[in-house]
Amino acid sequence: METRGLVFDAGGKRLIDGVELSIRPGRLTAVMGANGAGKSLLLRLMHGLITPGAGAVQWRGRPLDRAARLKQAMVFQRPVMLRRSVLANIRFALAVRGFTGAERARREAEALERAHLGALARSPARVLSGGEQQRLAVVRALACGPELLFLDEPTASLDPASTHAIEALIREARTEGVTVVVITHDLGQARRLAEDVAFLHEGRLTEFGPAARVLDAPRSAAARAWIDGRLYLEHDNHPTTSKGDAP
Ligand SMILES: Nc1ncnc2c1ncn2[C@@H]1O[C@H](COP(=O)(O)OP(=O)(O)OP(=O)(O)O)[C@@H](O)[C@H]1O
Repeated sequence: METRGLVFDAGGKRLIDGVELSIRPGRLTAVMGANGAGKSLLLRLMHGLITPGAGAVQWRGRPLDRAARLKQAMVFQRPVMLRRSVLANIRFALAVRGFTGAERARREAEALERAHLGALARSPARVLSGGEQQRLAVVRALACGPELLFLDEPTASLDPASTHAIEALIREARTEGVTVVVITHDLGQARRLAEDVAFLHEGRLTEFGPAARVLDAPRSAAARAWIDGRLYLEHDNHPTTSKGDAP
């Protein structure tokens, strides 16, 4: 996935400013940056949900047409569920991509098993918990066999166990050769999952490279400041009592 000189303006502001990014096939890339940096917009541009004012998106050296988009999938922070059963949600996604008969049934069964949702297959998707809905959203996306999977803060509102389950599904996808691009604010998650990290600041790509290098030795001042702030926050959430601290 390549973006060349990507620009997106809205409300009289330049929100994405000349982003040049090469997502390497088969890799897992985390997109990071402060609130409002433009991460969601960039993902939407890369998936063709919105049209850039200038620049282009290419996948495997070709423009992003409908056929290319059908080989991609996107999962949003708040899963989009049809008002139908768990199984019907998976079935619909498969039908849109032309899967029928025994092949569709095989993929449905596999998706339900992967998400540990077999017992809830006939339940309305909208009554599932947040964690269950997100598992469903991820396996529904994977059932279609995408080459490229976009995830926009997939674990932002989930507890540790649900986060772990989603990360396991993402890792599985990665092992199967799916190229993954995930927005996350969670440094721990980026360290656990990402091979590459792209850092956005005010609509500009200020940093892109191997995760360990970007997270441990960021070159841009913006990434350094953000990561330092995050570390401080993480430390704050797990305070250690030092000698002499009065209760
Ligand atoms: N259609 C639009 N019109 C005007 N402004 C927009 C539009 N879409 C997004 N924005 C603005 O663009 C900026 C980037 O938004 P975006 O959602 O991409 O940020 P983000 O990095 O994903 O933030 P967060 O971490 O909070 O989700 C924000 O300031 C947002 O208010």
